[in-house]
Amino acid sequence: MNRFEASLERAGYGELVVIPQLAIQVSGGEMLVLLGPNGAGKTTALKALVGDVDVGRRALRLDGADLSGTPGWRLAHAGIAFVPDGARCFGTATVHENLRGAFEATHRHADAASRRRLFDRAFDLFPILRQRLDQLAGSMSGGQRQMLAIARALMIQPKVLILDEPTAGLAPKLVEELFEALGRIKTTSGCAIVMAEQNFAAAVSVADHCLVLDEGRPALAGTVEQVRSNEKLRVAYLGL
Ligand SMILES: Nc1ncnc2c1ncn2[C@@H]1O[C@H](COP(=O)(O)OP(=O)(O)OP(=O)(O)O)[C@@H](O)[C@H]1O
Repeated sequence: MNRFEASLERAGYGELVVIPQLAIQVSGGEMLVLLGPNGAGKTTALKALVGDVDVGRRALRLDGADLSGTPGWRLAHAGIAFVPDGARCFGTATVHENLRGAFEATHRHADAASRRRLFDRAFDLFPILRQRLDQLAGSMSGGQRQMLAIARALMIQPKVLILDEPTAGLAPKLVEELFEALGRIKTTSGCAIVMAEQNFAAAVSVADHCLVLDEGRPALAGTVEQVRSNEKLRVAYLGL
């Protein structure tokens, strides 16, 4: 089973330290949701994990292998996929080109059968992508682009999938659909998922562990069940 462990010290922007210290652990088939209000440091923490912001120290271990020295651009090859916020894809390329590009970036020598299998899996999770194969990604709705962004990440067959607020700005029906797909990814691919999210009420349907950030510091950590069943914690940190 995949086991992902990471710790960060002094993550931020130049002189500004947003995250003084943070450690996370998540196993394959599980999801850790990173919660907290606007500006709590969720995005900064995720970007620091994948080498997109300055860090004083970053330690990463995946299945016992030390990836601390691996530069951000090599992490996808090591099995760590990052889906940043904003449903980013190549807007002037079609859905098919977006998926093919992601596949070829990490599987240059893969055979047609494994390519077919990965594409089918993406279409199984997000059937709309099959219907829109020749559509330019930039002309799709925000929700569809978010599905494409996640499908692109899955093309590398990640062991760890890191997502930054994938449901931001989406209608409730789409949020539900996306979380349902993430739940399937979690249980069927054995992938470990780390996701920043503002909406705890929605995230509990699929997350196993939660970590609440408050001004860059871990304020609460535990299983979703522990937090949900403790009224004091729920009200204090999650406003539920
Ligand atoms: N590029 C940047 N340069 C300088 N400061 C930044 C930058 N990006 C974010 N910050 C600051 O870092 C702090 C944490 O922001 P961050 O975006 O990580 O929080 P967040 O919890 O993800 O919030 P949100 O839910 O609004 O995305 C904030 O004070 C923010 O102003």
